[in-house]
Parts: sequence; C-alpha cells; structure tokens
Amino acid sequence: MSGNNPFGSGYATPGSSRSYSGDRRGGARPQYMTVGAGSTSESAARLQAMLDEDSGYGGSRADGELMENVWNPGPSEDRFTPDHTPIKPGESNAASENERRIVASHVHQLFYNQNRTALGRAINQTVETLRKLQEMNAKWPAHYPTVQRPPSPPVLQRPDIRPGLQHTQSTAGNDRELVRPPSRPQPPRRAGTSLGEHQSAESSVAAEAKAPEVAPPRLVTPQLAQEFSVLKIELKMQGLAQSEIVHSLEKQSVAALLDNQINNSIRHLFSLRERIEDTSSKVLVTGDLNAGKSTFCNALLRRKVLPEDQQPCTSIFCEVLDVSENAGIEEVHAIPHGHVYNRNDESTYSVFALKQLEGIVVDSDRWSQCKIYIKDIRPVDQSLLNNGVVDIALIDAPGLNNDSLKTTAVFARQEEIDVVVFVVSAANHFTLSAKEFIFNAAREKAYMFMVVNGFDNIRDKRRCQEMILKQINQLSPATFKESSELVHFVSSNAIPVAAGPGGGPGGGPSGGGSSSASFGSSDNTPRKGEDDDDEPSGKHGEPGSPPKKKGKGKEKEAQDDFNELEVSLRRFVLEKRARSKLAPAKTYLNNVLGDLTTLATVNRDVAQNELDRVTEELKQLEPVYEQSKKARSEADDEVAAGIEETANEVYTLTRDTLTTSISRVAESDLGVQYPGMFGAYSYADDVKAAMLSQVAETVRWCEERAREKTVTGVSSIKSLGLLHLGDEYVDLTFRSEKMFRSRRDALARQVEFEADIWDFFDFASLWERQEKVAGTSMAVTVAGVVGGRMLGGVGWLDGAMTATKIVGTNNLRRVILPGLILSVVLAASYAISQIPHSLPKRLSAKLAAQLAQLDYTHSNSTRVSGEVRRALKYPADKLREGLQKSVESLLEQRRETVKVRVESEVARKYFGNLVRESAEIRTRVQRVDLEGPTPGIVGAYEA
Ligand SMILES: Nc1nc2c(ncn2[C@@H]2O[C@H](COP(=O)(O)OP(=O)(O)OP(=O)(O)O)[C@@H](O)[C@H]2O)c(=O)[nH]1
Repeated sequence: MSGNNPFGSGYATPGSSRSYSGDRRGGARPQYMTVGAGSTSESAARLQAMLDEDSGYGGSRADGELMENVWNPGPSEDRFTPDHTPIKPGESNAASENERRIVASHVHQLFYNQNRTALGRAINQTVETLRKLQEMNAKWPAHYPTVQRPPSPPVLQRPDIRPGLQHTQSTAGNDRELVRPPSRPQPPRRAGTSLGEHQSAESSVAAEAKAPEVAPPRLVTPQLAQEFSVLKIELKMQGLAQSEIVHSLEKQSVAALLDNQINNSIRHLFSLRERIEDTSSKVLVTGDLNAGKSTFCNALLRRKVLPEDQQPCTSIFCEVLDVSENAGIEEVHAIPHGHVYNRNDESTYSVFALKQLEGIVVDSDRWSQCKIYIKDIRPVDQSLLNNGVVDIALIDAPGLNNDSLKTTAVFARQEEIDVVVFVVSAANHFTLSAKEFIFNAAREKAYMFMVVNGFDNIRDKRRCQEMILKQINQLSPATFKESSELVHFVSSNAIPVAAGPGGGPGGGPSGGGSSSASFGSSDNTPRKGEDDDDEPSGKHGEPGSPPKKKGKGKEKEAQDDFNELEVSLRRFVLEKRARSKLAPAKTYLNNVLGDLTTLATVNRDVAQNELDRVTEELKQLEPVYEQSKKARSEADDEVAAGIEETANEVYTLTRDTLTTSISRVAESDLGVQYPGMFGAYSYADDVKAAMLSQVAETVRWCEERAREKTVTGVSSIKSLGLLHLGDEYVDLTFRSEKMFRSRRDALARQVEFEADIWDFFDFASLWERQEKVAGTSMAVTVAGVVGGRMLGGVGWLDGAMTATKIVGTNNLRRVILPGLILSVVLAASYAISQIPHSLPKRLSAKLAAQLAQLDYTHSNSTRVSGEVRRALKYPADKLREGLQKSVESLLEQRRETVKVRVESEVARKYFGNLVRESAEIRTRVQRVDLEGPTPGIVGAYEA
C-alpha cells in the first residue's frame, strides 16, 4: 500500500517492486535500491557515481579522487541512508525479498564491525599517543599556540539557530558560531560528540596557511589561525581574552592545563570506545498523549506487554529489553527516583512480575522508569529485540505534555538513544507539545521515524496524509524528504498480538481478555479497527491506487503496511546505529588528531628553533668559556706574582732604610742640646730618646712607602678585575690609612739600656787624636799646645810627653808632679768637653747592638711587608673569587645550554614523529566510511 508523495517527490518503498530504480537488466550492472523515484537520493547518486568509476571489485579508487567534486557531508551528519543492498536480478517474490533483507542486514553488520574495529584501534592508538604526549609535556612543556583572531566579521544573525544545542563540552566559540555567515550547509551535530566538528572540514594546519597576513605575531609564541577543537584550554577570567590568559601564564602552568585537557580527551576517548563496543541500540518511542505508543510497541513485539488505555496511562519511561539480558527471566525492574539502575545491584530497583506492570507505569510518584525483560516470540529474522544482529531496546515514553516535554527532550538527547520514533495520532495530528519536541529534536536528530497511528479511524485518508506530511515538512524537512521510508501511516491495533505471559497487562494467560476496551483481541488475532469506509488507504495515499478491499483484505493491508514499517524501522535502526555509535568516535578522533598534528607541528618547529638557537649559543659560548678559564689562571698568577713582588720590595726597602737609619743615627742631628757636664746624664737620656724616636720615625716612613706601594698594588688588581670581569667586578674601597694601626711606642719599651760612665768618654777617639799630633817637641810647645789646646780638647798626651823631653829628667822631677796634675786636669777637661761627641756614638752603638739583638730590622721589615701582603690579599681573593664565579657561571650556562640542546633534539624528534603518527592515524580514521558498504565489495557480493 505505497503511494506517491502528494508533494511531488514520489517515494517508493523498499518492500515493493516499485522501489527499485532502473530496469531489471539481467546480468547488467548491479542495481541498487534507491529511495525516491522522482529525484535520486543524494547517497544513492553518490553510490552510483562511485560505481560508474569503479570496476566493481573494489580497491581501485584512490582516496578523495572521486569525492572531490561532491559535497560530502561530515560523518556525523545524522541522515538517512538508503538501502545499499543489491537485488539479485529476476528475484521479486517475497521469499527472495526476505532473504535479501537478511543478507542486507548481515552485509551491513559486516561493515559495521569492520568500521568499529578500525575506529577502536584508532582510539587505542590515539590514547597511547596522547599518553606519550603527556609524558613529553612533563619533561618538555609543550608550547601552546595563540590564536590569531581575525577582524570581527559582520554580524549576521542566524535565526534558525537557537543557542544551547551546539556544544555540550565546549562553550567557548559558540558565539563565533552564531555570527558566522552561512556558507555551506553545516552537518547536524550530536550532543557531546560534535565538539568543534565544524573545524574538521579543514585541518588547522591548512587553515594556518590561510591565516591573515596582517596581525603580526603578538608574542614569540607561535600563532594559529584557528582554535583547537578538542585540546582547547578553557580559561575564564574577567576582561581577558582566552589567549591572553593562556599567555600570561607560566609555561609550566600552560603545560599543566594542557595535561588536564589531554586527560579529559583520554577519558572521552574511553567513553567513545565503550560506546562503539556496545552492541545494543535504543529506540525511544515518544509522541502525544494517547497516540497509541504503547499499542505500537506491543505491535512491534507482537505481544501485549505494555498497558494500553483510552486515557493516558504511561507516566514513566518503560524500557523493553530482551530476556537474554536478564538471565532469561521475564520480569519488571522498577527503578525508584534517585537511583541509578544497575541490574547486578538489587538495591537500585524492585522486581515485579509482568502482570504488575499496569500498576507501575502509572505510578510516577514512586518510580522514575522501569526495565521490562521479555521474550521476543518472533523468529530471529523478524524480531526487533533479538534479531541476531543488534540488541535493540524499545523505550515507551510518557505522552508529551507540558510536564513531560522537557524530560522526554532530555531523554531523547542522550547519547545512547540511537533512534527516535515519533507516534502521532492520525486523527489529532501534531499538538503544540509534539511540534516543539520535533522542532528541537530535529537539530540533534535530523531524521525521525514517524508513525501516524490510528489510520484506521480516518475516513479521508488522503487528506489526512497530505496534512500530516505538510506538517512534517515544516517540522523536519529532512524526514519529509525521506518520507517514504520514514513516515508510515498505520493502525497498530490491526496487528495480532499474543497476550502477556501469566496474565500480562494485555490479557490473561489465555490471552483472551484485553484491558483495552477498544480491542477485542485474542492471541495472534488482529485487533479490529473501527473504520469501515472504502476510502483508499495506504502509505501515501496514491491517487491512482485501486480501492481497498473490505474485511479480511483490509486487515491484511493494514498488516502489510505495518510490516513495511517494520522493515524500514529495522533498517533505519541498524543504519542509525552505525552512525550514532561510530560517527561520534570518528568525528572526535578526527578532531583530536587534527589538534595533535597542529600542536605537534607547532612544537616541532619550536623545538627546531630552540635547537638552532642553543647550537649557535654553544658555538659562541665555547670560546668565551675557554677564554674565561685562561683569564682566571693568568690573572691568578699575575696577581700572586704582583703581591709577592710588592711585598718583597717593601721588605727590602724597610730593611735597608732601617739598617742605614740605625747605623747612622749618631751622625744625624738629634736636636738635643748638651747642657754641660752637670747635665750629662740627662743629656744621655735625651739622646737615647731622640735616637729611638728617629728609628721609630724611620719605621713610620717605611710604612708610608709600604702604603703607597699597596695602593698601587690594589689599583693594578682592580685593573685586572675590570679587564677580566668587566661589569661583574665588584669594586672594593681600599682605605690605606687603616694599615699599620699597631702602636709605635712599643719600641721604647723594648729597648732598655742606660748610659754608663764610659759612654761619656771616648778613649778610642782621644787616642786617635793623640796619633794625629805626634812630632811636636817643645815643652813650651807642650805648655803652649797644652794650654792652647786645653780648650780645643786634642793632643793632650802628646803635650805631656813633649814637655818631659824638653824639660829633662832632673828638671822633670821638679816639674813632673805639677805637670802631671796639669796634664790630668787638662785631659779630664778635654774628655769632658768631648762628651757631646762621644756620647751619641757610644749610645748609637749600644742601640744598634740592642736592636740587632731584638732582630728589630728584620722583624719590622717582615711586619710591614706582611701587612702589605695581607692588604693586597683581600682584593686579590675577591678577584679570584670573581674569576672563579665567572668560569663557573659560564660552565653552568654551558651545561644548561647543552641540556636544552639535548632536550630540544629529543623534542624535535618526538614532535616530528608525532606529526607523522597523528596524521597517519587520522588518515586511517578518515578512510572509515560510515556511509555504507564500499561499491567494490557490494559488487563482489553481487558477482
Ligand atoms: N482505532 C485505533 N485505536 C488505537 C490504535 N492504536 C491505539 N489505539 C487505542 O488508543 C488508545 C491509547 O493507546 P495507548 O497505546 O495506550 O496510547 P499511548 O500513546 O501509549 O498512551 P499514553 O502513553 O498513556 O499517553 C488505546 O485505547 C488503544 O486501544 C489504532 O491504530 N487504531
């Protein structure tokens, strides 16, 4: 009972012979069922185009060659794919049709498994790659590129997009999405998995090439033209753009944020893997209150499981699952509010018998939802729940009204809901709640399976179809386009159902009684509709279709329609499942691997730049380091030699000066007045003090010279420091006056000698004087000489002898005594007169002797030169320290640079490999074709 779409695009149903496009040329090219006889559907056209290019044996098409001119929607696009399964020429009877459908399912499953394995492997490889990146990021904090923000585009509002459903993981970027001028059609997105998929249309690297030439790099950090889609670091801070915050952070903090993002990504990949490994598929049956959802579910199950009632009764979500998932036991698990269902944990639910379901579904105060495990009585090739290919769970939702609308919308958006079946009453059409639900859901799931139920109640079936399809066109244009496959006008109550076991809600064990007043159903007996009119009825109400039969014929027709619906639904579920389970993984992998390639490319380049930089740095550092080492040892030697030389000079000078000074102290003018014979002793003291002070003065003079020498020494050390250390040399203030601060009166205390009587008379010099005047012979001369020289103080003994000779012995006896006395007097007076001459000499000799005994000259020379050495040692040590530090810092710098070089080398190699690896995995992911079997394989099957 198929008909042309009254809106012009007549669609053929796959179950009928009219559904095959093209003629049946035996042995000709394989023909494929297409949907839409008037205009070939997009996928079919694409498939046909591929076939035209392909030999039919697969593998001949190079990736991308053929697709270039075709607008290829993203893998995540939620769209309907027509049956790809070929028809064997000549076969048209029901048995072969049935067989064909089964084979189609299996072929589909085969490809599904292949794709699933490929994506699973890609997920594992990506996780491994991400983990390695984390390890690398810990050792070598990865650079996170800034995003060049192009000048704001003109704001073009897209009224068709309401905020809120674009992203679930990422919020940043939505605003940009909203104001983007519409260019090419955007594939619809699924919640949670479509993160940034709009960016997958072109790789970030490719986009980078297109980066605006203006806007020079703001930072040293590399810039990207486009945000990352998955590895995006999310930061929010008032008044700062995301990129600004990222780049105001320490490199380590950015690396930590990236690490966190990688962790999120790994987690998401695991959940995607879990999802693709999950073989079950969930079908949510929703619709208006009392539209016949429960009846429809029961019809699909061919068993009265769910309570049907004339008034709204289903108030909780009822999930019908195959009994095999509950160890073969038929029962109901009712889940109280606030519990997360876990079949293995009985505390999360209460167990009931199937017959108690009626009481459960109305008790929304107590239960949030229930799981119904039943045995599907239909054979494997017809069963929906247990069809041998995929485990399908049917979820009967509460009827839509203001209260349940939101809950059901949220439920429908769940990732595990693969297909939404919308049941609408043929009599009531779409209510406001229904319209709102479909409008919103259309953005998540562009295609919806529409069941127009209670068609038996409609008198003017054609008008009903027209009106409903018109409404669908407005609500979900995509569904409308594929309406022959997706919109079904049926009477669920026309399907014979078996009663629930143990007197289920639909009837007792005998199956005879129905709780629904409208159906007088018995086991496997069609439930009779109320419409007895002769109006042409059928799927799309073909105007030219023959009038319908009455009675049994009509029932048969209703059942055929329902069977047709089932075929479509099954195929839709299987195909949607492939798309809803695998597409998110493919999209996400594509995005994360794209990001990885971008990140790796940026970091490879950064590592290369760093490597070049440090290599150059090392080249320059090497000679500086060698020079510094040489300077250190040279300066060391020079300073040591300088100090030694200065100290020796000072020692020699001090020693010589002191020796000379001590030996000549008597000769110098000591400035002490001789007070006469009676003050001779005090004179001796004064002379001694003057001599000591002279010696001390000499020492002071030597110290002054030593100071000067030290100042010169310090300056030359300073010059050396400035020469070798430059600015790093720490200038020291040298205060020479602080040298030689020890008390100088110490000498007076050390030197202890007193003048004795003999020190006053210098007999040796008196004798000397006598030698000089020998030869004078006259006594007169003696007297004259003596008299004359008495005051002069010389030759007194000569005078006495001469007088003896002249006077003769006899006379001498007379003059001897007075002469002797005179001589003695004269001699004594002469000696006394000579005290100022003889005393200093005697004292100086004594002083010299005592100083020699004290080792005065040497010890002072040592002291002075020692102090000079000490004074020079400090700046010398500082210089040495500075030089050592400079060498060490250069050594450290070299060590650091070598370390960076090694790290950069490792990073460059690692990121270089990562660029290649991520691109390889991405290529493999992109090759996964979720659109259907490749033509070559289908061709092979056909052959
Ligand atoms: N004539 C006719 N009646 C139907 C058809 N399908 C369901 N009904 C009747 O419509 C009423 C409502 O059916 P239910 O299956 O309980 O409807 P529902 O949508 O599940 O209701 P709630 O979930 O409680 O909102 C029942 O009395 C059914 O017998 C149909 O195709 N034709």
